[in-house]
Amino acid sequence: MSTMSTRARGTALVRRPAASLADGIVTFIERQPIDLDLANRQWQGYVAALEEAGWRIREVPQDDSLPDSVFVEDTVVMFDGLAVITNPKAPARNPEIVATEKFVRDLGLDAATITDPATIDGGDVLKVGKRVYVGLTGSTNQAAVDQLTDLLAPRGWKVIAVPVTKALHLKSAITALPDGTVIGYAPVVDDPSIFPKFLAVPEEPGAHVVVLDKNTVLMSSAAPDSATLFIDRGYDVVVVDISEFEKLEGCVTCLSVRIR
Ligand SMILES: CN(C)C(=N)NCCC[C@H](N)C(=O)O
Repeated sequence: MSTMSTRARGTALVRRPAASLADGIVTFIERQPIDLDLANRQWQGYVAALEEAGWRIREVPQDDSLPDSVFVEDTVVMFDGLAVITNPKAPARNPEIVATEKFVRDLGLDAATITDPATIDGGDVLKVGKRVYVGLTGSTNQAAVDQLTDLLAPRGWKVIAVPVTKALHLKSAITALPDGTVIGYAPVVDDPSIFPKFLAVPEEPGAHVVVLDKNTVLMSSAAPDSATLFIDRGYDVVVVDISEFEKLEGCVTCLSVRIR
């Protein structure tokens, strides 16, 4: 179980589900009906879990015309104080960045943008220490890796391209524990040897964790065996049910952007 926190860990950007959520994109799985009321309750449970762990919540304004906008992670990636606004390839998703960019600039953050011909979704970016793994996927291309390298190398980050052919996004296949161990569901990881420390998890949703603090991760209730694995490694685990978002190929990371 998680421990309550009284100190703000940072700010978490979230975006309330659109009324059109059920029209969100599906690529690797079959479309299933979405229960919007349940999705809204699950989203509130997710936000409550972040708040309970000490995160201050800020909401990018909801937009019912953007079905996938709840997956706010895809629109911006934070590198210390720098907000990099992405450039989603999917025409239905690209307009999501407009409100995110305004929001982060209004918060007073420094912002940079990824521009054509580069395309990138935040779900393809995994930071581990000062390493930035960028998935080459159906959404993110080499031009985006090059633009990120130009932006980030002078700031001390090392950008590493990672082939991803079996999953929607890099972070559909892997994320990382607080100690930097990359966790992944082996059947959808192209090449685990890229990562200095790799731990295979027994369930696909078990590959997705949000680091709440150095001892605690947030993950889906759909991966109980992976949760046990993390608990055995000494972590506190907070679980949330996000089934309606998983039906749209979302995961726990996609639903927020953490500004530490
Ligand atoms: C790490 N992941 C998976 C994400 N950051 N984004 C999920 C986006 C899902 C959306 N229906 C789509 O297909 O774009």
